[in-house]
Amino acid sequence: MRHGRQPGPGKNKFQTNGSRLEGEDMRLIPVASREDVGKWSAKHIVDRINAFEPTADRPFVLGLPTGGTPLNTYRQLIRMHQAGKVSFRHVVTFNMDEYVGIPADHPESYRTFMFENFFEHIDIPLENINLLNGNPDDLEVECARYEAKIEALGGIELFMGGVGHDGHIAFNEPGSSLASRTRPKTLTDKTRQANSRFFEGDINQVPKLALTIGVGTLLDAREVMILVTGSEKAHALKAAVEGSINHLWTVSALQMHPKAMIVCDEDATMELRVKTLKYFAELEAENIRNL
Ligand SMILES: N[C@@H]1[C@@H](O)[C@H](O)[C@@H](COP(=O)(O)O)O[C@@H]1O
Repeated sequence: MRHGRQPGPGKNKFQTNGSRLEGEDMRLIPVASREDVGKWSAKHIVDRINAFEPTADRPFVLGLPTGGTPLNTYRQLIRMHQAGKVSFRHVVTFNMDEYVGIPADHPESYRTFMFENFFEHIDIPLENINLLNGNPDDLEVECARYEAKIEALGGIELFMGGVGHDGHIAFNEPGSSLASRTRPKTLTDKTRQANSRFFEGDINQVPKLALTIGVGTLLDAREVMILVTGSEKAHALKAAVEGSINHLWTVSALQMHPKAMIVCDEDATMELRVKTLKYFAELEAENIRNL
């Protein structure tokens, strides 16, 4: 893993955070509802940005997802911005993925989603927003450009993501290499079916191809926070936390990351063993209470 900016020599990376030490491997944060997942994750992002004290020369680099799951987080971030608790002036964003072949201004392009649900409501400068171009002359060149830009900015500080029913992160469908980088990817029928709800319920309107960051790109981020909500994601959460690292459930690659975090609601925990849930819930008791 290529981690750009590490804590300096002598700097203790273990800071107490509520009831546990930070930097301690995978964290599972089980909160009650989708709304709480939104609140918890937004507060975490705001705390990280503010602690980083970003400047124009040293921006905070944030990775972002689309989908229904992060909507509550975006609403909370907008609210916190409006309340003066955070500025995005020195934040640079990179989105995870984009459909290939639909116009950039299509109502269901991930670009449109991000502007409508987040960017238009905060103070982020346009030039700080990075999105994959789903209509480039050359798909491979576009993917290489994206990777190079992330690298040039010193890597991603915090990458937020969601997860598909089958455990895919970004568009890293089952069978994706866990070392993969940004690349074009053929979408499975299952994913197209799930996403057809945004395309008048018609799978034929859902693109067959997307550009996506790779699992390796995600693992390079200095911190990863994945949001999981709803009983339909319960098997994906089980695979992420209790399963073996496996390319069929790409979310399980989080187990290799030194600082990964999963924030989930109660419905998503239904397939976890009671023992597993209890273990993580006890570690996070104070953090959850403080919501
Ligand atoms: N590429 C996106 C993923 O990044 C997202 O995590 C997933 C789940 O979306 P939702 O949050 O709507 O369930 O859908 C798509 O496949």
